[in-house]
Amino acid sequence: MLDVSLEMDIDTFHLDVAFTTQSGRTTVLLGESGAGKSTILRLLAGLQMPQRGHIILDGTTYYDSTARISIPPQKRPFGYVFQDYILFPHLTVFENVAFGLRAQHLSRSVIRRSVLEALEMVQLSVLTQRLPTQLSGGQQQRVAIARALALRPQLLLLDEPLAALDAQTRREVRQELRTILREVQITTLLVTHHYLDGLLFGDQLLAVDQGRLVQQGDQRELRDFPRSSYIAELVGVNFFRGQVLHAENNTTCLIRLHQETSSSQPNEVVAMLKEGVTQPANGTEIFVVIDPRSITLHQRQPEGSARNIFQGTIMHIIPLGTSTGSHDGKVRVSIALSQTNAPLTAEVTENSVVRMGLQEGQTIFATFKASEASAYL
Ligand SMILES: Nc1ncnc2c1ncn2[C@@H]1O[C@H](COP(=O)(O)OP(=O)(O)OP(=O)(O)O)[C@@H](O)[C@H]1O
Repeated sequence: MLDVSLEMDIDTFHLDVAFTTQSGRTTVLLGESGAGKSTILRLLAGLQMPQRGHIILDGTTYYDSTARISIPPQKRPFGYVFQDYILFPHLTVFENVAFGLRAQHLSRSVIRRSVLEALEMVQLSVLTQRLPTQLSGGQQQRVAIARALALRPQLLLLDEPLAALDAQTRREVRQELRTILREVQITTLLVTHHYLDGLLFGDQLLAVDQGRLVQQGDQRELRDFPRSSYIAELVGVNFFRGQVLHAENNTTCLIRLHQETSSSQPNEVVAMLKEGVTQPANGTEIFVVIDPRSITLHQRQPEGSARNIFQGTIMHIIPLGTSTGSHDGKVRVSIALSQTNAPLTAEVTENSVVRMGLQEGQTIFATFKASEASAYL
């Protein structure tokens, strides 16, 4: 098991995370730029020092501020792959992969075997004598992965390993890396801000936001119960935080949404509690998600029984297209709500956009049923 607790301040950035991961599994750190993902990897690798915390892998302590233990980076059996692969330009593929092994003073035959095995894994054993400049980006990244694997690390730290690759190469290397990670079963932490990579690689996902861990769980937990606007955006649902005003019945409650700006307009939503969520007390902090497909748009204030009516301004209209190229495609309409200044996205048909003559900058009303707004703690 990897058991991590890290606390650190650099300038105005405060990092405070604690988590455990299972041995032999891949855990994905998801978060937007500046959330602190790379810092967590650098602290684990020993390239930066936390102020407090501990790093324990399979019973061995590599760092413990209380016990004053700090194993230097070169003595930690951890492999590290950066997003921009950083190979030694004057060394061949073989020598790049052999570099860390040579520092361990192993015999030539052991080094040769380990290097060829690692290059075999990334399907590069035919290019051993090339220089990095004679390789494509994908091949260079494979060499970087082989270099980390050759050391037979007990922990693999992958910092956006696919980020510098073009879409096609990214798909190829992604597939290879998945196969390798499944085969080698090394405890791995992989940093990404691509949700798809998170889903494909992560047995467990950790959502990092402003130096804190905001959510931890499997794909289903993140999909069904997003707890930050970043994760909600990745999952593709509208997300609000609020406070329970009162319960309407066992399954429905009235919620006051938190406002980003002062507004005299009502900002309440009637939502249904997610299955398994018991009726919370008044004043409880609560999350609400709404599927963009369940939002209806109106040019004028709708009359009738709709409980959730929001007014806003259309910011963007984005056609999603269809595989058939017909005019029944879907369109995403992104709205800045007057009530909360938060964004709300509706997914409607291309036909309805044309019929209502929707345009960016236009005032619009959005409605959704209480049963389409799901609330959870
Ligand atoms: N050496 C440093 N000195 C001062 N601030 C730093 C230093 N290193 C990182 N930071 C700050 O720490 C925060 C987290 O940075 P980090 O690189 O860990 O984020 P990240 O989640 O990996 O982002 P990205 O996806 O853009 O790589 C940022 O606000 C960054 O500016």
